Amino acid sequence: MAQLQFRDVTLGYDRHPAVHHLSGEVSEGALLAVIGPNGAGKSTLFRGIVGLLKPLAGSISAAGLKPREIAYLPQIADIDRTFPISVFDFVSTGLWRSVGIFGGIGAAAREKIAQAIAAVGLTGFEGRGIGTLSGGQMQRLLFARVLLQDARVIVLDEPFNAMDSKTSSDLLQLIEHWHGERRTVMAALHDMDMVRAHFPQTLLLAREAVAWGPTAEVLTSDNLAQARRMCEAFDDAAAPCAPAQSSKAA
Ligand SMILES: Nc1ncnc2c1ncn2[C@@H]1O[C@H](COP(=O)(O)OP(=O)(O)OP(=O)(O)O)[C@@H](O)[C@H]1O
Repeated sequence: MAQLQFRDVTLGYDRHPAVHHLSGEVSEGALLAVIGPNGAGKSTLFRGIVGLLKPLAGSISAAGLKPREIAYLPQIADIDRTFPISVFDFVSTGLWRSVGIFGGIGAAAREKIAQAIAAVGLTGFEGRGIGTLSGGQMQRLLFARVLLQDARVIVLDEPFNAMDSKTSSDLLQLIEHWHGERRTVMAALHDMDMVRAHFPQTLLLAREAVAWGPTAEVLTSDNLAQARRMCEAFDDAAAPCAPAQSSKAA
């Protein structure tokens, strides 16, 4: 069954397409790597999936799930780490979906938060401000929040950025655990060895899909070279979609 469906979707900023004419679907329970050169549109696609960006044209549907029911791990660079919030409180925002922003956190919820913090190896850091964490600790923190969200679809934007090998292998185990639970997991990645070893499906993006399918078939040198060429040739200031496409705007 399709968990996510893209129908000729175009996403962009200030009416300039950044990802365009993407069609396809992600099956329920898939473990999908999204790869492509810098600026290929991976983060843009993820922002579209979680509802932070509204399509300029076409549509994305998530089998009836609301965007807030999809767990999202943004790139660390997108997080304001000067915001004065503790590790515990930050992780607890993963429960907003079930308790609401103004819902109280009871003993059971506190226990769940403590378990999520323990699962990523951050026990003892509960009272620390997020601004004091190292990059790898911050990445673990983001995983704890996703863990707590208990979502059917999990979207991870460069989850292994600036991470030592112990931290990446711990967090990779978490991803494999989610996959074992038949959750749908998508991750934007740059490490091709990791993609080959752990991700059965891959979408190679270069503003549009260059290839999408079993990882070994997607990761060919021809496809990767084509993706590089397409990204270099893409005009960031391109006009909005042609009228035929923009008339389908959601
Ligand atoms: N907030 C924004 N406003 C305007 N343009 C943006 C914004 N975010 C991204 N872009 C542009 O959209 C295009 C796609 O960027 P995106 O961040 O989606 O790529 P990416 O594949 O995630 O790249 P990377 O691997 O470098 O993280 C780029 O040309 C980028 O400059």
